[in-house]
Amino acid sequence: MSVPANVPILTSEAMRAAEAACAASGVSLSELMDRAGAAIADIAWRMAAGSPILILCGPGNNGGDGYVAARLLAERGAEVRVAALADPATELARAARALWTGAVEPLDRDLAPAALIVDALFGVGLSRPLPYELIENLQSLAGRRVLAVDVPSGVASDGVRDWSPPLPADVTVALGALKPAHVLLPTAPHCGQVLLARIGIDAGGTMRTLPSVSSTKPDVAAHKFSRGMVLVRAGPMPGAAGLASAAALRAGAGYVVLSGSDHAPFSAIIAEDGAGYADRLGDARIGAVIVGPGYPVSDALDDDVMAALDAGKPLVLDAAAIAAALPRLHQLDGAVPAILTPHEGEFARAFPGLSGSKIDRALAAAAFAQAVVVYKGADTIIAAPDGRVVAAWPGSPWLATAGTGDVLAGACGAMLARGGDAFDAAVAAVGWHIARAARIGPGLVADDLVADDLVRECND
Ligand SMILES: NC(=O)C1=CN([C@@H]2O[C@H](COP(=O)(O)OP(=O)(O)OC[C@H]3O[C@@H](n4cnc5c(N)ncnc54)[C@H](O)[C@@H]3O)[C@@H](O)[C@H]2O)[C@@H](O)CC1
Ligand SMILES: Nc1ncnc2c1ncn2[C@@H]1O[C@H](COP(=O)(O)OP(=O)(O)O)[C@@H](O)[C@H]1O
Ligand SMILES: [K+]
Repeated sequence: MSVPANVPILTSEAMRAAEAACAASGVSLSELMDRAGAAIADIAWRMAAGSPILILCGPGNNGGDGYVAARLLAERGAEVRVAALADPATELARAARALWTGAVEPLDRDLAPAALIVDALFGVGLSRPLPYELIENLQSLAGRRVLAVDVPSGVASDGVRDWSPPLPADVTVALGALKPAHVLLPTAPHCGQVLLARIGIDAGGTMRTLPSVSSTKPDVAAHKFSRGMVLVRAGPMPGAAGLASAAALRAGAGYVVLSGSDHAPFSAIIAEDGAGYADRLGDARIGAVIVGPGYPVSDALDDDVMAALDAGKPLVLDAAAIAAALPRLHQLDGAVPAILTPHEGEFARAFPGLSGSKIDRALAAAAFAQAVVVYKGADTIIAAPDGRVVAAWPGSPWLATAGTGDVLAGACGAMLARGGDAFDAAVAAVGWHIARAARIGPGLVADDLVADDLVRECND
C-alpha cells in the first residue's frame, strides 16, 4: 500500500470545479477522458505483461475511461475483453464506447474472468451502495489482479461513507488528483498502490499527501538556542514527558528543559523542579512548550495549560491538555500558535458532534480551535485553520504501541521551536516520526524512536 508523496487530494466537488476550469481553459472533457484512458492502458499493459485483460465498464464517465483504455490496449495488441453493466449514460461515455469495435459482454454471473481485471464501473459519481447482485457478480471475479480506475468501485470517493468495494484493487490509478478515500480508513487499504495520472488538471494545493522527509542540516552558524529551545511540562506520569523531551532533542531542538520531573532520559536534558515552571514560561529563549504527555485531567493540568496559554508561547498540546485548552484557545482566535495532537478518543472528547470525513472533522476542529490539528491514527490528518490539509497515509503500523504519541508531541515541539509556520512544523514532525518508525520496523518500542543507535544508522 502506498500513495505518491506531496500530490493533491480533491473532493468530488472540488474535482468537478477543476474539471470545469479545465474546460473553460480550452481542454475539452473528451480530451481529459482520452488522457485518462491512455494512462490506464499504459498501467494495465504493464500489469498484464501479455496475459488477458477484462475491462468492466459502468454507465458513467468512469466506464468511458474504460472503453478508451480497451481501444488503446487492443491497438497495442493486448488480448482485451470488455463487459458492461449498462449502456453508457453520458455523451462522453457513449462516444468512447462507439470507438470500441470489439464485443461488449454482459456483466452477469456467467462472465469469465481474466488474469487482469480493470474496474471502470464507478468513480467519483457513485451515489449509493452497489446493488447486491452486482456485488455477488464482482465477488465471483475476485482472486485476480485488479486495476481500479480512479477508485475501486463501491468506494465513496469523499471518504464520508465506509462502503467496501467487492473487488479491492492491487493498483488504483487516481485521475487528476487523489481523492479522500485513497488516504482515509477504512477505504485506503482497498486501493492498494495508488498512482496519480495528472491528465492536465490543475488540482491546486490546499490538500496534499505527506511530502518526502528531508533532513535539514543546522545553519553553519547555529548555536543551541538558535536551533530552538523546548520546555516540556511533566505530569504525574513522568515517563511520557521524558519520551517527549528526548524526542524533542532527537528531532533537532538545541536545548530541552523538562519541568517537574527528575526522570530525564538523557543527561543533556535539563530536568528541574516543577516550581520553576512559571519562570521558565517567561524565558524569552523558549520557542515551544509541550503540555499533555502523561498528564491526565486534573486541576493542576488546567493551571499548567492556562499558564502556558497566558505566556503566549507556541504550544504543543497533547492528550487531556487539548480539551483543557480548547475554550481559551478558541477565544484567543489564533493569537497563540498551537499544535494539537489528539488520537481518536481524545479528538471525540475535545470535538464532539462533528460529522463528515476525517478530513472534514479535522478541518472543523482546526477552525474552531484556530490551531493546527494532528488527528492521529493509521490515517493521520494534519489540518490548519486556513484550510490546508496533509494526509499521512499509510504511516507505519509499527507505531501502534504505547508512548509513540509522546514521541510525536516532542518532535512537534522541536519543529515548532525553530520558529515558522505551525502547520509546516506539524507536517515535518509527522514525517520524521513515520520515517523513523519505518527504519526500525518489527519490535519497535517508543524508546527506540529516540535511541542513539538509530541516529547513527540514519546518519550513515
Ligand atoms: N473529473 C475529471 O476531470 C475526469 C473524470 N473522469 C472520469 O469520470 C468519472 C466520474 O464520472 P461520472 O460523474 O459520470 O460518474 P461515474 O462514472 O462514477 O458513475 C456515475 C453513474 O453511475 C450511476 N450510479 C451511481 N451510483 C450507482 C450505484 N450504486 N449503482 C448503480 N449505478 C450507480 C449514476 O446514476 C451515473 O449513471 C471519474 O471517476 C473518472 O473516472 C475521466 O473521464 C477524466 C476526467
Ligand atoms: N496502525 C497505525 N499505523 C500508523 N501509525 C499509527 C498506527 N497506530 C498508531 N499510529 C501512530 O502512533 C501514534 C500513537 O499515539 P497515541 O495513541 O497518542 O499513543 P500514546 O498516547 O501511547 O503515546 C500516533 O502518532 C499515531 O498516528
Ligand atoms: K472504478
